[in-house]
Amino acid sequence: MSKAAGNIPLLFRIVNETSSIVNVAQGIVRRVIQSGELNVIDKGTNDLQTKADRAAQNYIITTLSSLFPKVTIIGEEGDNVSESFDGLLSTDTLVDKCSVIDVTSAQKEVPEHVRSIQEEDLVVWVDPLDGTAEFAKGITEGVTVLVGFATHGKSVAGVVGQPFYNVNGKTTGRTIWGIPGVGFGGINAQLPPKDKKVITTTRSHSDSRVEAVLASVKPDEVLRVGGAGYKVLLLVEGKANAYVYARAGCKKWDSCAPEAILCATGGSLTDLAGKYYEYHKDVQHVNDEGILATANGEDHAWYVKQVSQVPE
Ligand SMILES: Nc1ncnc2c1ncn2[C@@H]1O[C@H](COP(=O)(O)O)[C@@H](O)[C@H]1OP(=O)(O)O
Ligand SMILES: [Mg+2]
Ligand SMILES: [Mg+2]
Ligand SMILES: [Mg+2]
Repeated sequence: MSKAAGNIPLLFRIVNETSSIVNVAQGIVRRVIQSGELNVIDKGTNDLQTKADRAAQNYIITTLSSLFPKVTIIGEEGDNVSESFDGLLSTDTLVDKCSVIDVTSAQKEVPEHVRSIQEEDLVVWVDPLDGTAEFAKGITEGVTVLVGFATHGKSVAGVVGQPFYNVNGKTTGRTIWGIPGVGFGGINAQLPPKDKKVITTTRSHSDSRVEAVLASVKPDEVLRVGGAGYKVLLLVEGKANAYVYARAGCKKWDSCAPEAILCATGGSLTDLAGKYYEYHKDVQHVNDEGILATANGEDHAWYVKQVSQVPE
């Protein structure tokens, strides 16, 4: 390893490599839908998995673990995913490598908790395809590829790919990264307007409690879209003020990467009581206290108070 590479914090290097890996995974996801062969199975009740989920996870974990063999990687689709990605790798669908962290200028300000991270400290939460229920129906805009990084139980970095992101009617995809306390890239972060309360929530996993809690924050407008990653991107871009989901269902791989990106852009993601989720390797996978995320972290306490007033 060169001296320069040796000085670059491990977290920066793994986020950079992951952005390239997520670019390729986005190509895999697009290729599967182009082929028309999704090979959908239901892992439970309304809990779908397609060939794209399997192949993208296999690619992400195989590649990342070969580069960083000491990290712990936990993927949504489990440890025994053998779906081949060979025929799904293409050069025509690769998006530009996302903007990398400018290490030379950022390095002076790297917080100690980031600089001190060792490979064996990292737990990587991989959701190869978030928004599968919609993807299986051909609703693709909200599909994301999520790779979150945690140390000591905290979400410390995230990479999110959006394979069907459109620019001027052309599907280009995009890749976004965020490291709280360091920065973010790949997205134009904006605060939502203050004069209107736009709330985003599930499109496909609602029930009466989800609706009651949603009503408690008195939305002016509700955006019902698929995917935890996509809903958080709506917050980062100022298209929604809060993401409210009062139900178990989302899991650690759904929230780890979005939490880091949201935090890096001034927002906050917690359970409905305002408590941060833990991301250590032995944690329970289900986020059973729901999701409350705000574009502006200063609003968070107000939402916690509102939702706490809804009877169980
Ligand atoms: N009841 C559930 N069963 C399985 N996955 C769920 C459930 N609820 C939420 N999820 C996961 O959380 C994401 C956000 O939820 P929603 O889209 O309903 O807002 C979903 O895209 C899905 O991730 P995935 O698509 O990766 O399986
Ligand atoms: Mg799933
Ligand atoms: Mg998911
Ligand atoms: Mg998934």
